[in-house]
Amino acid sequence: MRSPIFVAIDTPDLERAKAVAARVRNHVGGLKLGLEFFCANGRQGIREMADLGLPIFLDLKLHDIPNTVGKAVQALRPLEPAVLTVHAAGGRAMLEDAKAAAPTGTKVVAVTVLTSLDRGDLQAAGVPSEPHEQVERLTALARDAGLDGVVCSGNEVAAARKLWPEGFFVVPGVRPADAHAGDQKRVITPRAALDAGASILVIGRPITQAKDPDVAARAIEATL
Ligand SMILES: O=c1ccn([C@@H]2O[C@H](COP(=O)(O)O)[C@@H](O)[C@H]2O)c(=O)[nH]1
Repeated sequence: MRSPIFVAIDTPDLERAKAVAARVRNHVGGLKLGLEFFCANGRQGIREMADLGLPIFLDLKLHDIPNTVGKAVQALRPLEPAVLTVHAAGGRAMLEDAKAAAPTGTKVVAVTVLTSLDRGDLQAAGVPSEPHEQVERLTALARDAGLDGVVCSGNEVAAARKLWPEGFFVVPGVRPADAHAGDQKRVITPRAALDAGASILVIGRPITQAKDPDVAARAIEATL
């Protein structure tokens, strides 16, 4: 069975991205490429990474008016990513237009509450809810808009899956027991995230910043 780990390759440097991906390719299930990589390397960069033969998770977290997001997803269609992200806070019409514009084989998933945010951050942004309440609210919205799943932290994934048993659940903010959380505020270990109902795990720095990314990926895989 393919590994549930998607390694987040967060670098603007195409050659470094390829080198890290080549090192870890036998111990991960896919490559997650985000804004940092896309802004520097565009669609051609994504194609070159796809040539490595692993599924591509395009984490652009699109968030705009429905027409703009729909057109952006249309422009991404030729890349046929395995997974594509949008922000649930963009609203139902935006989510519906994103899904309608995506290739049939692409899972369109909605980011609920970023794993770098806690209750205080939500309050400061005018959302008077606990993260888990907001995740549940936005999970129901994504489900009702016809998306494939959501992105949430491992602390909320069990509750989100209860609302949407057949949904696809992406969990970032994943840290092995001894790893540094950095800017992530809602973190969980890889094993606990899977036990709670994650479909896939997004893991970046604990692998990519390790002295040997391949050894780090293997060590995480061994805990699953
Ligand atoms: O809520 C979210 C949504 C996306 N991410 C992305 O996942 C990786 C995490 O990287 P680490 O180095 O393992 O912290 C990164 O690319 C984020 O953009 C997230 O962290 N939280």
